[in-house]
Order: sequence, then C-alpha cells, then structure tokens
Amino acid sequence: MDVVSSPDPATPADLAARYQRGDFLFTTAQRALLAQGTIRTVTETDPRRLASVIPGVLAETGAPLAVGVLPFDTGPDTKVPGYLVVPRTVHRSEGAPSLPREVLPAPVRVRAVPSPSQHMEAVRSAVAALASRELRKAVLARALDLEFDSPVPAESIVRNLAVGNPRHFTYAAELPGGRSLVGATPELLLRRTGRTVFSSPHAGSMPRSADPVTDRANGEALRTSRKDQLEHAVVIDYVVEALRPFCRSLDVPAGPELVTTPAIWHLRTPITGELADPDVTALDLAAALHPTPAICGTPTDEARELVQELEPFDRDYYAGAVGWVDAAGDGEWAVAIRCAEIASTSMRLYAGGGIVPASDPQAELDETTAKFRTLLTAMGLEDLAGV
Ligand SMILES: C=C(O[C@H]1C=CC=C(C(=O)O)[C@@H]1O)C(=O)O
Repeated sequence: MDVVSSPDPATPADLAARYQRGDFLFTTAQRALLAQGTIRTVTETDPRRLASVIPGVLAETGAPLAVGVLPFDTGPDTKVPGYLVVPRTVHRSEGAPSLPREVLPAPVRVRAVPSPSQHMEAVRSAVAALASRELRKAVLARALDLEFDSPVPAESIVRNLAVGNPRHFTYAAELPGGRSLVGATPELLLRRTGRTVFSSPHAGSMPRSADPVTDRANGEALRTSRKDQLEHAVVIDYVVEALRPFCRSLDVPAGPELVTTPAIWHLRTPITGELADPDVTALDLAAALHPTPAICGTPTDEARELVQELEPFDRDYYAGAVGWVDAAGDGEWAVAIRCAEIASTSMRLYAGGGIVPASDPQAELDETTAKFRTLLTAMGLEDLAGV
C-alpha cells in the first residue's frame, strides 16, 4: 500500500509551490493540504449515496482521506456528478502559505455571459418571479469566459489566490474530463472535528473600496441594510434547520457579524453544533446542507428551477462544495464560490448574488463585478472587473 500521509516538514508555501494541475490543494489560515495521485475516483450524482460509500472505499484502500467536489445541482435530474478522489499521497502542513506573487499572461479574448445588461434583466425577472412563485430568495450568477493562446497557468493562479486570501479557503480540485476548479472562498459550508460541527454561512454583500472612507461607509451600509439582513436570515434559518436533526445542541448567535475579504464586505453567522451521532461524517453533513440559500435560494427546488431558467449556462461545479473527508469522518467542505473552471486554454469565472424582493439590478450587477475581483486580482487582471 503506497498511501503516504506524512506529518510533513514542508511548509504551507512548499505545498502550494508543489501544486500541479490534477492535484487537490486546500489551504486555510491554519493549515494546507496537498493531495496527489489517484488510487480511486468515485463519481455519483446523489451526494447522500456518495457520502455513504466513501467510508467503505477508505477502509478498503487504507487511504487516510478522500478529496473532491459536489456540483451545484444535486437534484434528482442532475447530469453532473459528485467527484471524489482517493489520493495516493497526502501532505499537510500548519499555517498559511506565503509566496512571491507570480505574473500571468493576459487573455486574448474576454466575454461576459450573459452581458451586463442581460444580467440586470435577469435580476428584474427574478424579482418578479419571487412574487409570482412565492419564493423568498434566489441566487443569480453570471460568468466571464477568458481565452488564452497557451494553456491556462492554473498553478500560478492558485498560488496567487492563496497568497492574496490568506484568511480564507483557497482550493484547487480536479474535475471530470481533465478540467480543474480553482478559487478562494470565504464561506465554510461545514467543518466536522469529532463531535463538533461548525458552519459559517455568508450572505449579504457590499463591494470593498480602495478609498477608506467609502470602504467603511459600504461596510456600515451593509450592516444596517434590511434587504441584506433578510437575505442573510433566509440562509441561517435553512442551515439551522438542516443541522438540527444531526445535533444535540446548536449555538446560533442572535445576529450576523460584519466581515471582509479583500474584495467584498459580507454578513456572516458562525454556527456551532454538537453531533448526536458520531458516525455522521463531514461528507454526510455536506450532502445534507448543500445547496444552501447562500448559493441557490428558498425553497430549494423552486429556486434551483428559476436559476436554471434565467441563467444562460450550467453552473457545473460553481456554487457546489469542495473539500475533504477522512477515515474518522472529520473534514472540511467549503462553498465553491469566487472560482473558475479551467479547461486547456480557456477558463470560466463565476459570480452570483442573492436576489430578494428589494434587490436593485444595478447594485446586483456591481456586486457580481466585485466578486469577480477575487479571481481577476490573482490573475493581475483587475482592470477586467468592469466587463
Ligand atoms: C453566490 C456567491 O456568493 C454568495 C456568498 C456570499 C454572499 C452572497 C450574497 O450576498 O449574495 C452570496 O449568497 C458568489 O460569490 O458567487
């Protein structure tokens, strides 16, 4: 058996430096995980079934953990499977990576899908549909397609993401068909450590500003926005109800806190629970929680249907979940946002926002523009943020 799970003398920077397309990398402020090679891949469209087979696969292979992704659409008609890899080697290291910034080539073509004006039209349609279909919230996204005249340097993008977002979750995962998902998300779907489960839903956003006075004012406007408080409350209600059956106690703060990424202000509520059944794994919990209204809407099925009607693309793994689960059932699953899917010489960036009855189309467009900045900044393409 050549599974290696080493207490590695390598630093997080070493692990990020070793990352190559096809590997799995997950870095947080506390630690980095690099998984390489493949003993087995497990694909399954039903995430609960996927979660139920993984403990057996880990026991059979003797591997310490499995890594991978869940797609956005985990509904009964989905064609996109959850995709987990049992890696050949696993390296972990404490701390966040610190590396020099890498310079990337510029794309030769950029296209917004849909166009900004079409996205605003979709927001108007979503607001109308919320009323006519009795939805509380739906999350609408748009995409930026970038083409290069050489292979997309995924490795450099991932390292720049990790360096630029050290307090968040930078990830890179292999997708079916040799594609890769890369991103840096602030949002943890859940972490399971023994009997403790922790989730930090994010919803409600305002762009950061380079001007400190405007920046502070944006944060204050978010903190006091009734529209964003509502958008946030819908997510917390859902997450609490989804976790409740698994937990014998749940600690939910009375209101959200204001937090930042380098690109965005957010509302976040940290939720901690104690599991009733220690056999429920991190992946079982991810399958039960996903998709939250932070990336889909409420009620889930109706919101997903509306999203699929109004967005002119399949989300694939954007707004899915990315993470790992180990043989003890512990693991971390992040919400796969602020990300891009990379093919050979092309990539698609995604950004979305929660739509509630009080949403304004221009503000929603600006919010997605700001969310693209996470990826664009890592690529040295800040100027493209207005496309
Ligand atoms: C759907 C995205 O963000 C979600 C997470 C945090 C805040 C959000 C918001 O305020 O709309 C979104 O729910 C995205 O970045 O593509």
